[in-house]
Amino acid sequence: MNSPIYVALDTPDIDRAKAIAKKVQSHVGGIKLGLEFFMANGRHGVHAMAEIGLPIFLDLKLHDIPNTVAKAIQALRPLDPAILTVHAAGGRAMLEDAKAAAPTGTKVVAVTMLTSLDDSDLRSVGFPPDPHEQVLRLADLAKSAGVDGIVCSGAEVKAARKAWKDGFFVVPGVRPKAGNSGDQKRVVTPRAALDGGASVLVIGRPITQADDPDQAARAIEATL
Ligand SMILES: O=c1ccn([C@@H]2O[C@H](COP(=O)(O)O)[C@@H](O)[C@H]2O)c(=O)[nH]1
Repeated sequence: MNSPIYVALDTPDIDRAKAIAKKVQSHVGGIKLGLEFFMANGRHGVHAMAEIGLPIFLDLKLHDIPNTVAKAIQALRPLDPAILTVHAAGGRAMLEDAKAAAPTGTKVVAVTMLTSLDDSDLRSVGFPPDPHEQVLRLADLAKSAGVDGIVCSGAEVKAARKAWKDGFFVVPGVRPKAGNSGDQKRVVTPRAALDGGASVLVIGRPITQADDPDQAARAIEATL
């Protein structure tokens, strides 16, 4: 069975990204490239990473008016990513148009509430301070708009999966050990995220900043 781990290669340095990907490739199911990598290396960089042979998750978290997001996704079509993110808060029309613009094989997943936010952050931007409620509301919108799934934390994935049995659930904010969460606020272990119903676990720094990324990825995989 393929590993559910997508390693987040958050670096502008393409040689470093390639070196880590090659080290961990037998313990991960795919590579996640986000804004830092894409801003530095663009489409050429994505093509270069795809040569390693693992599925590519393009985590660009698109959030704009429907026409702009649809045109941006059309421009990304030649990259044919396995997974692509947009923000659920962009609204129903944006989600519908994003899905329609994506290649057939690309899973379009909607970010609900960033794992770096907690209830006080929600309150500060004017939302009711309940991450659970916020995630489930946006999951419902994403489902009805026809995208493939959502990004949420491991704290919400069980309830979201219950309401959307065949949804595709991406869970970042995953930490194998307590105490090193960095900027992540809604954190669970890889095992707990999978038990809750995650389809994919996004893991970055616990692997990429380890002295031995291969050993770190292997150790996480052994807990799954
Ligand atoms: O809610 C979200 C959505 C995306 N991310 C991304 O996942 C990785 C997590 O990296 P770590 O180093 O394991 O914290 C990163 O690329 C984020 O942009 C997220 O963390 N939360």
